[in-house]
Amino acid sequence: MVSNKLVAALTAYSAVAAAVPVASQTKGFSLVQEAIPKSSYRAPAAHLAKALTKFGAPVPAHVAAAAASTGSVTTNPSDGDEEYVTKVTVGDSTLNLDFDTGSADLWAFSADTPSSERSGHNYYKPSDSATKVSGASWDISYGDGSSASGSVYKDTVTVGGVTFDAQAVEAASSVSSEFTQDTSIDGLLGLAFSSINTVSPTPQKTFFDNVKSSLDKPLFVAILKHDTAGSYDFGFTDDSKYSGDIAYTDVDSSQGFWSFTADSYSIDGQDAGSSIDGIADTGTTLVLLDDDVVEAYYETIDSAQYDDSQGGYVFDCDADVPDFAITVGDYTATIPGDYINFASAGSSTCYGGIQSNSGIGFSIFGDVFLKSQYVVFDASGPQIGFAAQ
Ligand SMILES: CNCc1ccc(Oc2cccnc2)o1
Repeated sequence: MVSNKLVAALTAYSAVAAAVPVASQTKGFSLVQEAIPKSSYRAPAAHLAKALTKFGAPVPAHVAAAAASTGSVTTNPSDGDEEYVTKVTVGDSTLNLDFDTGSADLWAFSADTPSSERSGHNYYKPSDSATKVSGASWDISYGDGSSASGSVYKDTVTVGGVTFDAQAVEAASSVSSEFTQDTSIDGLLGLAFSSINTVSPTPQKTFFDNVKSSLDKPLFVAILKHDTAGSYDFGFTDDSKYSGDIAYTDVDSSQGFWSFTADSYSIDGQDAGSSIDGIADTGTTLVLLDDDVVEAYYETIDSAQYDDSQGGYVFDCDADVPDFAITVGDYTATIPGDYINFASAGSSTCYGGIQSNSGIGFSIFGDVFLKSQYVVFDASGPQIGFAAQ
């Protein structure tokens, strides 16, 4: 049943985005119009769908489809929060991809991957409407030494209900042993800036770059969790998924990363008084910091030591592991000590979730940090926002 209020609302939504002043005794009036910035533009049907929903009327499927400019997809941690696995439809295949804000290639195991290297994996099969990108190739290496390479197709990709029908899909012809052995994932979906896409001779756009102008807002949110399902949300922020306010800070995308400056950091609540430049990287498991910060952190744990055989700092599993926090503006983003007691390293020894960045010149805020926060990756700016989950 359509109520009078609904009619009024529909009328209001159909008006141009400017108030029409009430006619007065004067001989005329002028109308000050303000262009709607493209980034805040919403599909007209979105306003209709919102009005119908607001007044309890059903939203016809064709209106809902035209209005759909947001999406949400579940992401699940692999054992021990090693990586986060998200289902994506790529061509005719449903693949488990690792969404990676630290790289910009969407690639997958494919029919071109030698069967000996792809056992235990789902793989990409180009759809009937797929086209091969003539003369294009890709070759990528990651911080953990893993790598992959191959050829390129354009195909339809759907993430959480958001579809792009000409997405560059990088089909692997070769993958390193780390990927062959990691049967939790069938490839990666890059969410860094397209400037670091590895396709040659013509770099390709990421999925987010391709869809961002059609989203209600040009942003996506990573809601990663410890040992339970989280989500990647596209085009909207959801205040039921975080507490307090979102603290935003500028992103320097000049190196292709979501790079930001944390104003300060604290160990066990003791402010160290210096800033940290780092990247938000959902594809990296741990938090990788400058050596002086790492040493200061593990000095607070009596049993902590650097173990060459483990390639990092370890400590007694029953140790009291302190929190590590960074500040962004007046917001303090805290990694609980429990998250830094990351994994067993044999007998009663455990491996730290904070390790050295090996002197690469910037820090990497990987999943150990990100899973403690609600993180908004906003292309307008660009900027990054943090809130407590
Ligand atoms: C676990 N190694 C295979 C693997 C899974 C995801 C990735 O990719 C990475 C690795 C490190 C940093 N960023 C992305 O490699």
